[in-house]
Parts: sequence; structure tokens; C-alpha cells
Amino acid sequence: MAPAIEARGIGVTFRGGGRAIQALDAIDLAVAPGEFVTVLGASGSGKSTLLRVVADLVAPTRGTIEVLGGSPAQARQRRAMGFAFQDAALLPWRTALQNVMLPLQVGSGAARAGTRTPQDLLALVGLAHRGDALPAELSGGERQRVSLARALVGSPDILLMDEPFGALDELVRDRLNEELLRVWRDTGCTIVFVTHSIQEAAFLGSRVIVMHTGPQGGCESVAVDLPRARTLAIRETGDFLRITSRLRHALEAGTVAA
Ligand SMILES: Nc1ncnc2c1ncn2[C@@H]1O[C@H](COP(=O)(O)OP(=O)(O)OP(=O)(O)O)[C@@H](O)[C@H]1O
Repeated sequence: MAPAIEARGIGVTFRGGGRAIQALDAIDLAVAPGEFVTVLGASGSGKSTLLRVVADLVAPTRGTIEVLGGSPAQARQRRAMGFAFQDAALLPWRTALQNVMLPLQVGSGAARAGTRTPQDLLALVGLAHRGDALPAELSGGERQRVSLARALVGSPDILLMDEPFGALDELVRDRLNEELLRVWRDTGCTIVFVTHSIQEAAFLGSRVIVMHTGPQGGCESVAVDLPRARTLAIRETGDFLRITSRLRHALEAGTVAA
């Protein structure tokens, strides 16, 4: 099966103010359709930049990237990708339901209709009863759920998530992690999820991409060989601890002190 995302030798150098910052280098990555991949790395290792290259928000300086068999720009124009970020970025004057509907109403060519209505998507994230609430009336976790529902409008093939639960307290984050796995199973979409958290990376991913820092660049892929039907209890198992310890070592080995 052709990969949903395939990057070969990707590098990004930002230039400005007479300086060049190498944000990413020598990244090879292939993500299979329907796979849930998490991206873990130290601050500044280029996690967000990698996601932004896939999203067609940053052009790579080196290397090639294909998304769904074409360029990232083509995938974006087809609205084949959904996005969710740490800041839920909801419009404060629109209700939860109206925020979810936004991609259908703005931009050049509204989002493709998708198989689920905005109301269905709110129900999918457990907010069927809060459609009329304004963002200010919602908790942080509920706002992120609305953001997730909005990202799923148009039934995207790929969901790109940049630390969406990073600002939430741990218990809410745990619950949303479980819910995200359910949403992933229900929708069958490919997910690339950036996080700082070793636990979150291991709990969610079928595979973790550990970003290296320093001049050598690159990344390492670590398989998470746990059953795919996961509840939070799996984090208490020896197998889970073995994987998180492996990830910690991979992070340390790939991190060059500044
Ligand atoms: N638009 C930009 N212009 C200049 N430098 C940038 C830009 N975006 C990112 N960088 C730099 O590129 C490097 C990688 O940044 P990036 O945000 O991708 O890292 P990250 O791993 O996501 O970090 P964090 O975990 O702290 O969010 C950093 O040194 C950052 O300062």
C-alpha cells in the first residue's frame, strides 16, 4: 500500500536577520494509511516544523515529500488534511456547533461535505449537548474537543495534531487521549500527533518518531508493540514501562546538549 505520507531527506533552514537556523535535517519518514504515529522530541527538535511541512505551511529547503501520492499543496487544496493545535483557536462569538461548521463556510472552496455532519462530529467527541454553548462557557478540555470535531469536518484522510492536549490538566488529558483513540478507530484516518510527553506518545502511537537534536539531525522510529485496543490501565503494565524506558533512552541518545 502506498504511504499516506512519505518524506525523504527533508531539511528546513530558516533564514533571517543574517542568521540561518536549521530546524530540521535528514528526516526520512513513511506513514501508512490509517496509522497513528506520534512524534516525540526535545523542545526545538523540529517537531512542529515537520508537521508544518506535511501541512504545506512550510516548504522544505531540502528533500522531497509526498502526501497521499501528491504534493502537500495538492492535499491541502483537496482539504484532505485536518488540523488541531495546542490553542483550540475557536471564534469566541460563534457557538460550539458554529465553530465546527466553520471549514464548510470559509476559504476558497468549502471543505468537502464528508460523511459526518457537524452535529454528528460534536456527538463523536461527546459534546452533542453543548452545541449551543459559546467557547467562553466551555472548559479547556471541551474547547479542545470542539477543535477536534472541527478538524474532522470533511472526513480528512490525515489528521495533523500539534500538542493539542499540552495545556490541559493531566486527568482531562488522559480522558481525551482515550477518546482520541476511539475517534481514530471510528474514522480510520491517519494521525500524526506531536507531543513532549513520553507517556502520551507511547499510549497513543502504533509507532513513535523520536526526533534528534543537534547537527546530525535525523529521527528514529520506535515501534509500540502493545495491543491496539488500549485503555489507560495499560500504562501500569510492564510492557508499557519497557517501551517508555526505551523511548527515554532514544530521546537522550538523540539529544545533543546545546
Ligand atoms: N518561522 C521560523 N523562523 C525561524 N526559526 C524558526 C521558525 N520556526 C521554528 N524555528 C526554529 O526552528 C527550530 C525548531 O522549531 P520547532 O518549533 O519545529 O521545534 P519543536 O520541536 O516543535 O519545539 P517545541 O517542542 O518547543 O514546540 C527552533 O530552533 C525554532 O526556534
